[in-house]
Amino acid sequence: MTVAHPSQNSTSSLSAEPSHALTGHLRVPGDKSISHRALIFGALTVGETKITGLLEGEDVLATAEIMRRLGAEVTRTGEGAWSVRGVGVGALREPSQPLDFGNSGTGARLIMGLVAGHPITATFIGDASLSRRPMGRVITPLSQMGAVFHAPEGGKLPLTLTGAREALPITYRSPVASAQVKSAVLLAGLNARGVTTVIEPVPTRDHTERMLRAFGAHVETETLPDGALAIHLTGQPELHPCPIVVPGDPSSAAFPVVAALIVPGSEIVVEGITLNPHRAGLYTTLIEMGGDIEVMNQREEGGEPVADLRVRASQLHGIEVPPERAASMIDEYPVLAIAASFASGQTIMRGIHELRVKESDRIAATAAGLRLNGIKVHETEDSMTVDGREGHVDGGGHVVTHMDHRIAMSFLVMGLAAHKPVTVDDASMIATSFPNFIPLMRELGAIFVGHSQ
Ligand SMILES: O=C(O)C1=C[C@@H](OP(=O)(O)O)[C@@H](O)[C@H](O)C1
Ligand SMILES: C=C(OP(=O)(O)O)C(=O)O
Repeated sequence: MTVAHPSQNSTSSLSAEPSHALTGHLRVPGDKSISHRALIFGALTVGETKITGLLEGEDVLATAEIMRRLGAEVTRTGEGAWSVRGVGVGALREPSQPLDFGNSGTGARLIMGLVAGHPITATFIGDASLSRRPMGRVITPLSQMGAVFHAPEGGKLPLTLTGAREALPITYRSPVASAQVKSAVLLAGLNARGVTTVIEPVPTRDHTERMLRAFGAHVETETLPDGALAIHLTGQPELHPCPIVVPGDPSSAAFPVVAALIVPGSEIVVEGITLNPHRAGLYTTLIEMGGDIEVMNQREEGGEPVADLRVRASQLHGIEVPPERAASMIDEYPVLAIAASFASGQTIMRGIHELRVKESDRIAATAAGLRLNGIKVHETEDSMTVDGREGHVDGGGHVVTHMDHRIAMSFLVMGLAAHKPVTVDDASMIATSFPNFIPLMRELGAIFVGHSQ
């Protein structure tokens, strides 16, 4: 069964046209990963958590609504300003209706962990894209902790989950490098008596660990002899409200940054993005490719390293991106492929098989879009090689986005610097993560032409 979702009904195609130099200062919306977690962890405290800079995109708004249905009081008090009055660990309410996660893998998997640690039953639904994504990766460890899943479509949504009456603390070595899996197990472990341990083969984004500590939980990390990272969480903590300042999202900033690198004459400043080392891989890569990116005003805000970036148009050159960097830039490969198309020489991206199970199969969707715009690309199960055209990309393609916001934004960025406009079939999904992408880019000088359907 696939559940219809409102955003599926209002697709709109959009073209990006060759644009003059992009200039100006901008702030991108709050980080999506931190925004989801602020709402979820706030709901597990007794008292009021105040959040500023929350991303008001569809994915995070779905999480806000779901936390309300699970018993928290979640209120918007101003632009990006939210208040969460929680119920405390162990006291979530059973929802009366299915929980609709829309397009959001993060929301669905983290809240599965949360529900798995509570003696309540909830049904999880999502849009057509989310209903195709694998949930087995969280079902396996959460079942070991005592949760019971009814997933008629073999580990996909829609599914119904009954949480454990007394969750068991486990030690789980995750077979995939996934912050969502790690976070789901730790969230279930919050209501288990004893220490829950997740062992990651490769370190992934650590917002859950950082934020749980800030809320008062005891979380320790340890590097094991084989180089894997073990995260130990002591269950049943009393979490205290904690003010959260959400920094700018480096995954969203990636789009104006790549646009400024490839549109000749551009110079922009992106302010206040987190450069958490587990998120900054794209920026390291673009600098290695010869991108003129100046990291300015490095500081710490809300427990995260934050900086401003000055970006000037640059002639990039292709490089080989090492597989061990993949986790730190996992959502940025589609837009890296756009940068690579304008570079000289080949860019080789390895160790990226996880891209095949995102909102779309991002290797296939990116490769198809590149070919439609005159770029030679070679894909394997877990790699992609792009032949750069040294600033001369044909464009003119009509790209299928497969309900994937990052594919839509990546190809719109391509169109700003290609010889002919690039059209995406559906720009509506951009609202899931970067609702003001179009107006912000227009302020810098980007030209977009809409075609409503
Ligand atoms: O934990 C998170 O907030 C996220 C983890 C990543 O997913 P995986 O854990 O599946 O790699 C990433 O792709 C997603 O956009 C956000
Ligand atoms: C993969 C992404 O998100 P999610 O897994 O939350 O749907 C993304 O935003 O690129």
